[in-house]
Amino acid sequence: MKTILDRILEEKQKEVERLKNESKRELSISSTGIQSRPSLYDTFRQSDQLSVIAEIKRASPSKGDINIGIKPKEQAHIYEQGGASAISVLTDTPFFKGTMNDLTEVRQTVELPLLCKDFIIDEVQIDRAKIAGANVILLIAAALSKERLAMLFNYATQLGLEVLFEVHNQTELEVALELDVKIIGINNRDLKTFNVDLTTTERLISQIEDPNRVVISESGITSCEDAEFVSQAGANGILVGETLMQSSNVESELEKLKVKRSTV
Ligand SMILES: O=C(O)c1ccccc1NCC(=O)[C@H](O)[C@H](O)COP(=O)(O)O
Repeated sequence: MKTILDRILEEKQKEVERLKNESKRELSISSTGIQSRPSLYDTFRQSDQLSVIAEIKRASPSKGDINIGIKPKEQAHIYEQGGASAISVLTDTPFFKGTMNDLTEVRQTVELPLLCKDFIIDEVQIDRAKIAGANVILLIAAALSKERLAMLFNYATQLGLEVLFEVHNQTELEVALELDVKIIGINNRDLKTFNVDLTTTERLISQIEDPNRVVISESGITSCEDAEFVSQAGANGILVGETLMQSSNVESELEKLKVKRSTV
C-alpha cells in the first residue's frame, strides 16, 4: 500500500515537470544576487536555550485544516517578536495548502533564518526556494537514494544554502552521518501511521557523537514538558507547527518552549 510520502512524492514529480518548463521561460537564479543572512547553524549552536523553528502550516495530511486563513506576514512577525530563532514555511500546496509566495512574503517581513519546508526531489525546487528568499532547505532521507541526496545536498551547499537533513530511523541517520551533514532533523512523526513518538529523538540522538552537529527535534512538540524532554535528550532546537498555528497567544507559547538547553 502507498504511504502518504509515496503519494506526496508522486505529486512532486508532476510539479517538478511543470517547474522545469516554467524555468526555461522565466527563472534566473543569477538575478537573485548574493545576500548574507544569519546562519541557522551558527544561531542554534551558539544559543544556551532550546532554539525554536516556528512553522507556518495551514493544513497537513495528518490533521487536515489547521489554520487556513493565516496571513504569513503577520504570523512571521509574531514569531519574530516572540523570539523564534528561525521560521519554516510549508510551501507544498496539494497536501499542506502552502505556497512559494508564502515564503516570499515571510522573507519580506523578517531577517531570521528561513526554511523552505517542502519535499525536494530536484534542483529546480532548490533554485525556486533560493529565489523566494530561503536560506535553508529540507532534504528528507526517506524520499531519495543516498546518491541523489548527496547530489542535492552539494547543489544546495554550492548555492550558499544550508540543509536541514531529516531522518526518521537508524538507517537514515547513517546516511546523514556518511554525508557529513551539519544540521540533522529527527522527525518524531511516523509517516506511515502519523503516530508521534518523542523517544525517536532520544533514541537517534544518542548515536550522534559529534558535538559540532546541530540536532533539531521535529513534530509533535506541544508543551514545555515536551521541549524539556528533547532538550534533555540533547537537541539544540525544535521545529513546531501545529501548536503555534493553533495558539491564541503565540508569544507566550514560544516563551514556554524556549527552555534552557541541557548540556548532555
Ligand atoms: O504534519 C504532517 O501531517 C505530515 C505528514 C506527512 C509528511 C510531513 C508532515 N509534516 C511535516 C513536518 O515535518 C511538520 O510540519 C513539522 O515537523 C511540524 O510538526 P508539528 O509541530 O507536529 O505540526
